[in-house]
Amino acid sequence: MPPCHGCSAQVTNPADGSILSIWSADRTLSPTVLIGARPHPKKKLLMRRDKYIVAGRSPVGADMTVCENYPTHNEFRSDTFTVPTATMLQSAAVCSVGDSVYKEDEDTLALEAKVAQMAGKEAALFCCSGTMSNQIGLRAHLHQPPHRILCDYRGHVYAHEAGGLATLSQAMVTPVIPANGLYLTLDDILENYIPDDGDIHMAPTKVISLENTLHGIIMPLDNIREISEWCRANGVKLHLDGARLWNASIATGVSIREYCQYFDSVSLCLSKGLGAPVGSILVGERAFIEKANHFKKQNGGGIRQAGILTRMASIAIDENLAKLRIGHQFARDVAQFCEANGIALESPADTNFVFLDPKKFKIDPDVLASLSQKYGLKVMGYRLAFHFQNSREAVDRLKQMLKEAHEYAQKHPYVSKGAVRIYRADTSSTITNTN
Ligand SMILES: Cc1ncc(COP(=O)(O)O)c(C=O)c1O
Ligand SMILES: C[C@H](O)[C@H](N)C(=O)O
Repeated sequence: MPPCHGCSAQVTNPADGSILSIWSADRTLSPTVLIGARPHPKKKLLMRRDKYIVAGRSPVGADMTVCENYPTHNEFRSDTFTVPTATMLQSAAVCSVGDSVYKEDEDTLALEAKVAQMAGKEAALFCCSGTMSNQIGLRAHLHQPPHRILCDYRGHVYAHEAGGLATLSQAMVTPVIPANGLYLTLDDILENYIPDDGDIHMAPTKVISLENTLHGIIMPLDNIREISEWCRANGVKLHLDGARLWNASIATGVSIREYCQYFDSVSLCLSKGLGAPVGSILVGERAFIEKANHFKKQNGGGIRQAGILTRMASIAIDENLAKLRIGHQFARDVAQFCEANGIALESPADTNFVFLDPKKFKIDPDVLASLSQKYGLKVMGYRLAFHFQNSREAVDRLKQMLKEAHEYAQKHPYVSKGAVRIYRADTSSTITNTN
């Protein structure tokens, strides 16, 4: 265990409300709080229970909440790996416990009302994942096949939701490569849209699904507005996978409400950069949300005492929305470092991602994975994700690692032998939580 800095802090012990003065147990953290722990009569340190939840402020100033056995300061695989803060976990002791299938859970109803209001929509539905909120949302817009959904070829709804569009929606998909290499435009859509004109050879386009941000790229508001106006004039539904719309809003200053006004439905994730342990919210008109709730129940999403999760999610919005800037700053810093050192990027670092260009970086992903281990970092493929639980020290180590990887790649250029996958989930198992 690295030397302790001897920093201390005062926190409330959720077990009994007592004020604890505690010492750091890890050089990356100053205070630690053990949920459900009790002070040891003779030692300064708290009695360790079977489960650690460590919360505190790292020396670098970023708020961090780290499970002792699951550090996130060095976590760059995805913002889905963020862990709940102490205040979120403490809220579990005071949350509502109604059955949310019967709409009797106060914290769930409160979260849904809060996000519906933020989005300027009639209703909202708490879902246990972003995949569920996207898939039931898209299904609720559709009636009977033959029908088709148009989206970006990188879109999560198409590329990473286990083929849900084919099974739940029985939909054809038109995956479109944007001509500008960044985001879909109306021109891209017009070139690929299939009208419902009675031609029995075709499956007509009934829904267009956008994603903002996509690969961390922000879609400009005027581009969204132009697509929305066309959809409404042509009877096509418009859905937004807004898993990271929070990031776009924080980066641009455009409100969630202003973004959402252009869409018939929006899925907003709570479990990514915001740090909630579980959940997404689907927003839209009331009748649409009621239908989506039917598909939620059909697919096993009718969870009962959801208050434990929704209270945490509400705290995540209140406490962590502004902290998305920390991830954006880290990403910008690393992107600038890459550009200054000749490390090619695949796309602009508009928000919290840095996408290395696998074709130009020419680094063997297995070498990248082993270098990540050497530097005590959690990296998965060519995508680097940043969030408020990262530490400045780990980001600096990441830059050193990238510099070494680049020097290696220049001596030993790697050419991919197949489809390049930006996520290398297979390497995550080789990642150890060294420090
Ligand atoms: C853009 C995007 N949409 C949707 C999802 C799905 O969210 P979940 O992992 O909660 O199913 C993800 C991944 O987490 C995502 O990155
Ligand atoms: C791709 C994966 O499903 C997750 N959405 C992520 O961004 O890490």
